[in-house]
Amino acid sequence: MIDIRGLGYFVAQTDNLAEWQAYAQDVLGMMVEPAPGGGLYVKMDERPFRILVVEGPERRYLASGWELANERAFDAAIGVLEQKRAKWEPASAGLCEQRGMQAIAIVTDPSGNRHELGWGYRSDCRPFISPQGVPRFVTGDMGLGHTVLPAPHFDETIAFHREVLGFEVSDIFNFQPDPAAPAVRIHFLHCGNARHHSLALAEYPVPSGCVHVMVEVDSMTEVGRAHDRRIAHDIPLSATLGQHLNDRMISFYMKTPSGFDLEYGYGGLQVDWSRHSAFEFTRVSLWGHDFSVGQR
Ligand SMILES: Cc1ccc(O)c(O)c1CC[C@@H]1C(=O)CC[C@]2(C)C(=O)CC[C@@H]12
Ligand SMILES: [Fe+2]
Repeated sequence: MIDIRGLGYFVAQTDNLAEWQAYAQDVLGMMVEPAPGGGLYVKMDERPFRILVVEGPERRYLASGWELANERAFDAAIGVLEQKRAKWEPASAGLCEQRGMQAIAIVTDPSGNRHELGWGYRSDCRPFISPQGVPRFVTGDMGLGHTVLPAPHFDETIAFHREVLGFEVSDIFNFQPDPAAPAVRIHFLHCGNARHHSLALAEYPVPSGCVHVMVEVDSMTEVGRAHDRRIAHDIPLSATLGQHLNDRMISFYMKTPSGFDLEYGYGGLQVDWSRHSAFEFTRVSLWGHDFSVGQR
């Protein structure tokens, strides 16, 4: 079984790096620096980056970077990919250099999402000093947050993530916006850390390649302050402030310059998986989270 530690980084693409730079610094409260080999490093903790923004024709999400513990775990992962006959490709030296990893195996899931499995992140451990005074993002061994990816080929994609990549289901939501239409499934998945979910798969296509990415701060004040900056910089709101039922996260959703949403949250559950029972929840949120604002 592949033993993923957490979401190490993700890669977004844009035709306007300056816009992402301003968004990262002024709205998210993160640091930026040019990336080796082109693009932008967006820094939210001691690591050189957690978000890599690269230049390209369309605004979209490109890849999720999943962290493996060490070279032994990486070699074992390759073994699993081979044994399960999953197509994989080693990343070039240039790509590893830009991602700051020792080695990366690239896989594509049955819905076309790109995943980079890597080990040995490179870090100078410079402190995170937010340009907006955000004290800290909740990262560390829980990874940078979570990503929600489109999975129109749902059954195959869930099977791939469970059987090949080693994720397990935290809980399940059957989303039925239209009572006349069949529900779309959203499954929330965890890996080798306490974060309630590092990945969720949603049974519908998304042109930008991602439903949303979530980053977490360690106080409610910081969610409110981020929301003030969103307003000040005219960033469209995708869902109002609310609290999720399953992971108890208090968050709001807004657009990123790459066309997918970003969830800015506080207070997500940390789960002891040996005591958890997966369940089906029947409401998006305990309160708030009006997604209809994003449709307007
Ligand atoms: C339901 C839920 C639990 C925990 C989360 O971190 C979380 O992001 C969600 C919401 C999932 C989902 C979404 O992101 C896209 C818009 C969706 C489909 C809705 O309109 C309701 C549920 C939403
Ligand atoms: Fe989320």
